[in-house]
Amino acid sequence: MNGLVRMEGIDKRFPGVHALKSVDFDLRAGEVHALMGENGAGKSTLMKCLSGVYQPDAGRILIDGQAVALPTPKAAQDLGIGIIHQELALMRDLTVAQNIWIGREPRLSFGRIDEARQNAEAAAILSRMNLGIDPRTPVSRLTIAHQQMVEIAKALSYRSRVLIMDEPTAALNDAEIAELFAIIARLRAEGVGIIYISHKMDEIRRISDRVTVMRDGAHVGTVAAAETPIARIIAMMVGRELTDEKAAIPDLSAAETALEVRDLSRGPELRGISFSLRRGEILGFAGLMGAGRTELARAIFGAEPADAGRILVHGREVSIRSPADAVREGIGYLSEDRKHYGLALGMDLRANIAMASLPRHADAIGRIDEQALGRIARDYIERLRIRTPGDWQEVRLLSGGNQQKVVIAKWLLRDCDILIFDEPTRGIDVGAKAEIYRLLGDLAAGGKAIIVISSELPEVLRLSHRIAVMCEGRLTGILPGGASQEAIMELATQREGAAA
Ligand SMILES: Nc1ncnc2c1ncn2[C@@H]1O[C@H](COP(=O)(O)OP(=O)(O)OP(=O)(O)O)[C@@H](O)[C@H]1O
Repeated sequence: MNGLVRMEGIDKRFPGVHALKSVDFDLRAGEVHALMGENGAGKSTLMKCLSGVYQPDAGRILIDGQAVALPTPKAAQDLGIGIIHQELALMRDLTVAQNIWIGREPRLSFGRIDEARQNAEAAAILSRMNLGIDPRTPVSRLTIAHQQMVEIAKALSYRSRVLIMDEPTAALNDAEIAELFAIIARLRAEGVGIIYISHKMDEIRRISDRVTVMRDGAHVGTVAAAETPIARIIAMMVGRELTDEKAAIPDLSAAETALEVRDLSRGPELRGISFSLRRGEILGFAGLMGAGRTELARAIFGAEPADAGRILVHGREVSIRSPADAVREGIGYLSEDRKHYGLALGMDLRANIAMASLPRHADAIGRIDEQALGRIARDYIERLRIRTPGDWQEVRLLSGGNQQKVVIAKWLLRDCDILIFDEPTRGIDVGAKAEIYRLLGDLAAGGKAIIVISSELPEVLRLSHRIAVMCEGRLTGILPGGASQEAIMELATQREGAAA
């Protein structure tokens, strides 16, 4: 393997933030190099320097041993550096081939686009990836996983030798992850160098050759993935040993029932769901992607109300036709799509965090206690380890994971008796995850009733007092908190008619 990319002494400052402190990084041809670190450690910023989005204040970048200038993303692209962002940027109404070649379409004489050639060249790249997608398919008809693969195809169409993937599996299910990993293995065998950013510890072993860890904008170390225990990588990331023990399951037999759902149904997505949730309880929802867990949460929250069934809050039947109804009944929902529902990106952290608790900090004539709000915001910045120069920073300038922590802080502060968290730790680093688990435990101990939907089984097992499992719109069973992964998987795949 030879040196494809070298970054030496890369330094970058933003107002109030020393984001990169003389960072070294190198990538070999034909390797998968994982880049890890807590939210805000500087991973994306380093990759933006490599892909021509940001200009480093100091340091140099070498490709094949030659120092290069990367003044623009185009310059990086021309040198074979491709980046697949977390937020996909495809044009939904165009076809796969049109998206791949957009802006540089092959032309016939008279300037007309040569659709046939465009499709054929796209097909060639897709088959190189062993992907059975017709290049004439509109992107809007593809799954998120396939859209992401089209982004990879697009990067390859620029003859990329370096591919940067920023949390590529965040929105994929297990089968899709396997498909993506197969593509990565093929590209690696062809000599493409891949930089892989992820917070999922289990993936790192499966996929990477080397791991570089960053902390607070500095390079902590680069180690061989196969030989380094996960616990060591975590310790390098967070700068301390993590103790993350499962809390004891409380006896809630005498606790009041906070939420009761009876025979809730909507079309094929939700079919006769019944369960109850007590005060002080954390009920985890497990299931495969598409099992109907988010649909259930949205029905309870009134975002997409059910067609049939009943919902009782503290024993009283309620009618929930909209999120406003749900909030009035004391039900909060932290959606899995936080970017779109959760934040005022142009406002500062203080406003974002405090917004939810504003009414409680107003006096009789509506005056807000600004100082109290500042204290609350700073308290949550500290507790959730939100990386920011201060509570005055605009939320859009925070790293992705830190933005998510802000949404979580906001919901933690809301005055709801019943809280539904949908994938609460997606994109969140291990240290903050442990902190969020602890906070959810504290909320439950304080009498809140909590539902947690998570695709990560270890997370469901770590958090839940009981575990509800869904499959194809039905609730296939409720297990005690200590259940085995096998028992959960059995219920998660128990299709109708196949039950014993
Ligand atoms: N344009 C900007 N202006 C001000 N600060 C910025 C800007 N871009 C990044 N930062 C800050 O630089 C630091 C590093 O952010 P970066 O996005 O690189 O982190 P990250 O390691 O990718 O985190 P995550 O895992 O959350 O994606 C953070 O403190 C972030 O708030």
